[in-house]
Amino acid sequence: MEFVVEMLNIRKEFPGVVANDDITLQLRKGEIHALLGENGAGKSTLMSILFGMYQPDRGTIKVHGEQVKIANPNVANKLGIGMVHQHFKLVSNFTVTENIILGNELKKGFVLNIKEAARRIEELSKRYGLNVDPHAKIEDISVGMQQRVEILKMLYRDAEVLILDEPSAVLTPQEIEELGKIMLSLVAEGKSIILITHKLKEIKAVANRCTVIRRGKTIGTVDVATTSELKMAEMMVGRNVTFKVEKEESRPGDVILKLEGLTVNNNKNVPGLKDFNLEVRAGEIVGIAGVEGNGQTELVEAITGLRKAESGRIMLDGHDITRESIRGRIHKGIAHIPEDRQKRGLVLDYTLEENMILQVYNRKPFSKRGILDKGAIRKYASGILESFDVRSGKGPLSVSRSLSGGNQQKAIIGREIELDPGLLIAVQPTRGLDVGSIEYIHKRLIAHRDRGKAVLLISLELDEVLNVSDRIAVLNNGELIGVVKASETNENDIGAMMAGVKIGGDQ
Ligand SMILES: Nc1ncnc2c1ncn2[C@@H]1O[C@H](COP(=O)(O)OP(=O)(O)OP(=O)(O)O)[C@@H](O)[C@H]1O
Repeated sequence: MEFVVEMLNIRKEFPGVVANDDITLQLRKGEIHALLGENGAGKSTLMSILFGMYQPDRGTIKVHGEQVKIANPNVANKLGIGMVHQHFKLVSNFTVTENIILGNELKKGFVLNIKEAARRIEELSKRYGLNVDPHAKIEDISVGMQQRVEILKMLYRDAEVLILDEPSAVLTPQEIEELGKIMLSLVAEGKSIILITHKLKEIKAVANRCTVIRRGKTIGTVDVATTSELKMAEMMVGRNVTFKVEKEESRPGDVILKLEGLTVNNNKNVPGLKDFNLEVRAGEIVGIAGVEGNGQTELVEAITGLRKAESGRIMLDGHDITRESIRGRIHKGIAHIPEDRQKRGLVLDYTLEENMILQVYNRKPFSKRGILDKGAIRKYASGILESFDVRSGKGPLSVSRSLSGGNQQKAIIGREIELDPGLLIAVQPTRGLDVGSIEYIHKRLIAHRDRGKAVLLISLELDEVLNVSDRIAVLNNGELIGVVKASETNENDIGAMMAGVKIGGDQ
């Protein structure tokens, strides 16, 4: 069997944590090889080693059977290895072509010929079914398209081995399906792919083999066709998992959040949310279903105060908060798990404990007469990190940037739930989380509801909206299409409503 890349017995230690402990991964030519593991298991570290961003402490890397030293990403590129990161590295006011040739101009003998580059990009785009316009500006194209630009960047540099780090985390369900087709066309042309993903369905749909790692160690490599999703999940977590969400019928109480005729402009200064009405009661979870970009951002930002309402009213506990400041709303009991954890969720250069008290540092017991009580802060932060199983090298003292993406997300969720808010707004709360953590977060959202609090859940994962919510409000083109009980609907009906078809009445 021909291996294009072999990573043998790789070890990598960071202060306080062994991220990779004797990991072996062998990539066959022309296969899609999934890399599965819990949050913080060591996947990104392993791939960063393959891409030359970190040096392993021990172990061997072979490319086409020959031992190599990948000192930096340029060496990786030369060896035919390319990587698409979770956070894209594109210049937003440059065109697709300019972004793709960026970096290449430093090479010896490079002659700038944009026309020729654009022609080649177009050709590659056609060949692999990417459908990218080489002249479009990055800021004008969707996230899905931007990801394809990243893929094109690798192809333009003749990469043979493509590493995709959680590529579907930022995509809509339709874009995920298209990405699957693109991956299949890439391997059909002889490329080999390492795919990091938490989505078992996706592994089943496209991957040939799957290597599972847990807490830095290889658990095994399996053939995907003959291994069930449940089996892979259990290998990863090391215990039985259920995909079902257990919950009792909700017992809604008083109205906590009431939106009346809310109209909110989008970034282009036209209404992104139009004349929107909704109630969320104590003791219930209301899910918002909709294709991305149909008013969800405007809705959340208006409630949290990040964006102003053009007209209409936002009522919290019977009080009008439409003009209230962001901080005022937090004090009145609104907590927010934001969509973009790196931009709005955490101050990445702060430690975890500093991040855990962002909203409460000036209250007792954390601050007395203007002086911070370090002991009280540490105790509070440690409690959250333990309860939400946030794994990091130095616990509360870890710099937030050093945490794996999934663990950053768990820390934010823990911080917001710990505030015990009357209204919890959870936007894509489980994006990037492994199945064990998803199970846990769902339980915590339901427990919050069961304590008589209101939860507004915004998610692009239809399964999540259907399983966790009590009622579902469907958005299409900024308008409320309808509100249905989760127990009385199904994926097809919600899908039709998301496309703008009105089914069922207002509940
Ligand atoms: N630069 C770093 N400094 C210190 N610790 C780090 C660094 N990078 C990663 N770690 C730690 O190494 C471990 C593995 O992290 P890694 O990002 O590889 O996990 P992952 O499997 O990719 O997780 P996720 O699914 O959440 O993205 C984590 O405990 C993380 O906190």
